[in-house]
Amino acid sequence: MLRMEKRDKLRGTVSVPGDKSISHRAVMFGAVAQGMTQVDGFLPGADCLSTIQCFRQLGVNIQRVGPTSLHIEGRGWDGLTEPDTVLDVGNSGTTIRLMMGLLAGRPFHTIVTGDESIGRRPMDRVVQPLRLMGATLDGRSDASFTPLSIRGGGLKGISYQSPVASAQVKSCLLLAGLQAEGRTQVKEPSPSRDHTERMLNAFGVKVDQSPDGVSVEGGQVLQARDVQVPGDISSAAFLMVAALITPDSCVTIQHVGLNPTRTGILDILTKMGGDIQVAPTGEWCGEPVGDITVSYSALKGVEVSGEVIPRLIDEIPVLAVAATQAEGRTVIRDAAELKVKETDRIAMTAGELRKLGAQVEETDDGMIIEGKTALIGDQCDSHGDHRIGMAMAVAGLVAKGGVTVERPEAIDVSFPGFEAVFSRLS
Ligand SMILES: O=C(O)C1=C[C@@H](OP(=O)(O)O)[C@@H](O)[C@H](O)C1
Ligand SMILES: C=C(OP(=O)(O)O)C(=O)O
Repeated sequence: MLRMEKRDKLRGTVSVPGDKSISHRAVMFGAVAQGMTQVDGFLPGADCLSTIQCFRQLGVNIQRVGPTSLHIEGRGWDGLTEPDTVLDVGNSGTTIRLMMGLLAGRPFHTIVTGDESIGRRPMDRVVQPLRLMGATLDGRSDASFTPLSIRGGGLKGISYQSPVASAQVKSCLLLAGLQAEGRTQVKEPSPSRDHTERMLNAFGVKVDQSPDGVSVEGGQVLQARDVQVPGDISSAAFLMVAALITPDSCVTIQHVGLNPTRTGILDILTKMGGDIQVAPTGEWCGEPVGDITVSYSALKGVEVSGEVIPRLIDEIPVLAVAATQAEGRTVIRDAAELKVKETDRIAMTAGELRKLGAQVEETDDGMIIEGKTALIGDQCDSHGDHRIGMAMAVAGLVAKGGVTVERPEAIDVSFPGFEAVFSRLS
């Protein structure tokens, strides 16, 4: 159980663990690059550890040389070897979908599976386009769900209009495309996070952007390079909302990734009236980085919809917590993707917040939240979803009597040390 007591203030300067999306990509790109990649600031969360384990099973030597540092001996595209056991991605959607793109180009057989949550998440969104490129895939419900088997090789480039704005789909196809004959192009309804494009560039790969989408020419080789991973803005979001809703708070979060495809949460919290100062400090491996200072603010309800949704998709559970403390109505739309994350995050966020007395209505593609509500502490459940567990813990900071979170171990998926960071704020 995790206990979060009501606090009268949160003050101090902290940092958050490395960005999860960038940490996954550093391992995968390092694995297929030529030469040695050193990664610093790596997120040692359960999801990224699953990625390391899968690539070790594919024959890659990955050494943990410090708590957040890795050495990866790149093997080039042709150096990956057929694994002799099933690859287990645990809880990580990013691991399975990006790795499928890499494996689609490899002329061997792999079986990939994950935990119960992964077993419910749609894989047809990558399986269908990979089949169009020529990969052979099979699995439950015509390979819509894990366990999946893949036999790759002999790919041809395609031009693909993705029905969803998903960096996992886009990245999967670009990684397959680099091993395909000709050009592979992906267009999406609105821009998703572009860490793959930026890191491929940093590894010497040419990625083209045009109004028709993002594309790569097959046959390009990745050159190893060192990667410094910025703090994860999705983890920082829990601290930002905590500081905004807890009276008398002022919290600075250092070295946070500020990639514009991820900063929707800064835009929306500012629109809600939040006092948020951003001080850019540099660029790490093509990713802008800076310090974020957040002070307690009187928030107001807003509408959240359209192109900002993919730019804050993982922050919506904690944004809903902020909305319970904002005056007026917050409407979140266009976020049906939340239903196919680790849990149905619309149902889980609404259900858990209602336990604390919040007024939250679920809709088909989001939520309607009426504020401001005085929350009353209770026992909440992470439902095995890290972001739900952390969002409810943040709600505990303002709930009378605090909040107890059941199944808090899920938090280790993306934010090991979550509780310790909060105890450092006085
Ligand atoms: O590419 C990535 O690293 C991620 C993309 C997003 O998923 P989708 O691509 O399914 O939107 C996000 O929710 C996930 O936490 C990480
Ligand atoms: C959805 C998430 O991750 P993934 O898709 O990698 O499981 C997340 O971290 O919120």
